Amino acid sequence: MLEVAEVAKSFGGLRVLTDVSFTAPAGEVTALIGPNGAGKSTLVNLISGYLQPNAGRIQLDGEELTSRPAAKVFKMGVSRTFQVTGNTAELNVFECVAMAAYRQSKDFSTVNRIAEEQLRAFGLWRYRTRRLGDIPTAMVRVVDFARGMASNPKLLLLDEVMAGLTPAEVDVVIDQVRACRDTGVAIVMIEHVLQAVTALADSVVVLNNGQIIATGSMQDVSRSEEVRAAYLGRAATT
Ligand SMILES: Nc1ncnc2c1ncn2[C@@H]1O[C@H](COP(=O)(O)OP(=O)(O)OP(=O)(O)O)[C@@H](O)[C@H]1O
Repeated sequence: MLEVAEVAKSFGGLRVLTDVSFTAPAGEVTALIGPNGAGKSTLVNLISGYLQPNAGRIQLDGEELTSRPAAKVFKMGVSRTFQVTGNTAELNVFECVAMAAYRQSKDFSTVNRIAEEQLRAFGLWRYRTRRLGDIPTAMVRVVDFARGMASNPKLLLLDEVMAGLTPAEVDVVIDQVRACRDTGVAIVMIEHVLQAVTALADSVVVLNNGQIIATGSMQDVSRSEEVRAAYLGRAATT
């Protein structure tokens, strides 16, 4: 279980997060939602060690993640999806997942075994020789999951993985997120696509102006006037 307690972050004089506390249990999806600039990415960067908080604590299964460097946080079981584009577009699907597995083991046959297991689990085995640059975006997102899971994480952080997908593709990726969750991993997901949040979130944390304004089920938070005014009303009309 991830525990975030009273976390604050400022950039110079700009206060981006204030007194943020929530938990994300193993085997559940916790969605982080809120308007642009609310502080969601900053929070994920703090959890994954890419930024350090000014105050507060972050723990995973009782172990302190606070202020540890990203490489150490990764070793402690925190994995995040990557935008698999740019340089990696030339790699094939197998190489991409094997690269992530290599962070779990340096033994060649173990790396190949882990990569094969993940590719089969995600229905990607027959695409293993395809270049990432040549497969549809939805498939690239599934490769992202296979990569994220190849390091056998306790916590998987997903940053807007549904962005730019068609509703049918969103359904495919929703199934993959469920498959990850069902392995017992804790998932924290920043997501603007409400179709995905509604389908997946066991609990929702709503951020606005760097503060949590509501937590609960999607049904609970959608009833909050403050949430509707800050985010959902606007999201529903755009
Ligand atoms: N490195 C930084 N230096 C200064 N300000 C920053 C930095 N990173 C983020 N901010 C500011 O912090 C605030 C929160 O940004 P953040 O990206 O965390 O929001 P967000 O909720 O993820 O937004 P979005 O949905 O648009 O991704 C914004 O005002 C942003 O300009």
